[in-house]
Order: sequence, then structure tokens, then C-alpha cells
Amino acid sequence: MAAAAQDGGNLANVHHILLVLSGKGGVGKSTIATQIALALRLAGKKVGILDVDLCGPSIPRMLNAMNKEVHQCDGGWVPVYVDQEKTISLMSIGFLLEKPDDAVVWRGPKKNAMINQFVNDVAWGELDFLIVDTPPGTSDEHISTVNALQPYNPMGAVLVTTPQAVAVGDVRRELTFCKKVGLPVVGIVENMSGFVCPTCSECTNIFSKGGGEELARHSGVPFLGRCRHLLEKRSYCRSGLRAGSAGEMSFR
Ligand SMILES: Nc1ncnc2c1ncn2[C@@H]1O[C@H](COP(=O)(O)OP(=O)(O)OP(=O)(O)O)[C@@H](O)[C@H]1O
Ligand code: SF4
Repeated sequence: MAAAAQDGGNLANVHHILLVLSGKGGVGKSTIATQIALALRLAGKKVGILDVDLCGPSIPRMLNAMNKEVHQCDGGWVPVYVDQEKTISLMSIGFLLEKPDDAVVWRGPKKNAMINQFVNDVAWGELDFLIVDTPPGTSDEHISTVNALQPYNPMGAVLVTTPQAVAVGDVRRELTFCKKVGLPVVGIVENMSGFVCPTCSECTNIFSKGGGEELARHSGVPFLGRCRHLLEKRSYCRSGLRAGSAGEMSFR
């Protein structure tokens, strides 16, 4: 679904907008958002990532872009290009902080103003996909983000959960949120679905398994796949087996 730019603004040439949401913190929303962007780039698409997680911007670190700076042009902020070919661009509050560990201690209205600026004042140029990484939960920031993006007709939201009942319960609330604000749900991804031993590659379901898939079935939304919990192979591993890198995905 194409983004319908009614005012010819900075999202005028962004063809698809996809939000990544999770009800609970730390379930791997930014990891999945990054992996989706990288997968789309591998498929030859031009991708932007908008990190509206104002209090915990982690995407610059994940894409090794922490020391980059945002500049101004006539059209607004120029996003940071992550690769030399300029196929992935990124905007995050992380680029506006003096020090990477500075905390953003803002009340709602200031956060909302920042989100509006992020949505309207970044000169993305032409993009096939804009992936929007959000903070956990269903707070003011989510309502502001959805409201600001609504004129551009976002294609919908990918919901991320871990398999445990408590995280799945939070995603259920996220589904209700999407319904209330009229945001289509593209599907559910189950992250950390089994831990892959970095030594022998054996997969153990220490976080249980299947909660996300079951929720998708019950709610009538697509189950997009699961991503195992992977660790880098450590030096203490004596086995010659290669472990995948963190965040590697196994979509079905
Ligand atoms: N499948 C995975 N395998 C290994 N590590 C993972 C996986 N998914 C996430 N992680 C790690 O878990 C941590 C939390 O992930 P991430 O920052 O993506 O979660 P989040 O839901 O965006 O967190 P927040 O609530 O802070 O926004 C990170 O250190 C990340 O590298
Ligand atoms: S190699 Fe060791 S840590 Fe890994 S699964 Fe086997 S017993 Fe467990």
C-alpha cells in the first residue's frame, strides 16, 4: 500500500511504512526492526529506519552508526546513511544527544513534539520501506506516532513477542491498541524462541516456545515466524561448530 502524501511532505516518496511494536520491553523489537530492514535491503530495496524509542534508542548501536551526525538541509534533517551505497538511512534521537549515554527525561508534550518532527522533518528522499521502531507499550508516544503517520497510510504493524505467557499477554494488549487506532496488523514475530547453544548449536526452549504462534492463531492474524536466541560463538567453545550471530532469523 503506497503512502499517500497529502501535503507533499518528506514522506511523499516513501512507498511503504511499517511499524514495529511490542507490549513489553527487551523482547527484541529493535533487533527485529533492524533485521527486517537488512532483509529488505538484501532483497534490493531502499530502506529507512525511524527510531522513535526516545528513551532507549538502540538502533544506532545495532547498525554501528553511533558516532555519525545528523545534518540539516533545506528539506529538514538529513538522515544518517549506514552503508556507503546509501541503501539504509537512519534517524534516531541517539544522533541528537551530546553523549550516547545521556538520558532523555522529557514529559509527554516534548516527546510528542519530537515525534512529530521525526515524522515530518526528515528528508528521506525516495524509499521503498520506512521501518518505524517504537518504544515498548501503548503510551502517548505510540498514539503520537500513529497519528503523525496516519495521513501517509502506513501498511501496518509487526508485533514482536517472546514465547512466555507474560509477554504474549502484553502483545494481546498491543493488538487491542492497533484495533483502536485503526492500524492494520501485518503479523506476529516470536523472538528468543529457543536458545541456541554457541558451543554445540543445540536448541533448548528455556523461554518456552509457541506462545506467539498460538496468539496469532487465536487472534486471526498472520504468524510471520520465529527467531531463535543466538549468541556469538565465544572463545571458550572448543567445538568447531559455527553459531549464528545474535538476531539471525528463521522465518518460515
Ligand atoms: N534473537 C536474539 N538472539 C540474541 N540476542 C537477542 C535476540 N533478540 C534480541 N537480542 C538481544 O536482546 C537485547 C534486547 O533486544 P532489543 O534492544 O532488540 O529489544 P527491545 O524490545 O527493542 O528493547 P527496548 O524495550 O529497550 O526497546 C539486545 O541486547 C539484543 O541484542
Ligand atoms: S554444549 Fe554444553 S551448554 Fe551447549 S547444549 Fe550442550 S551441554 Fe548445554
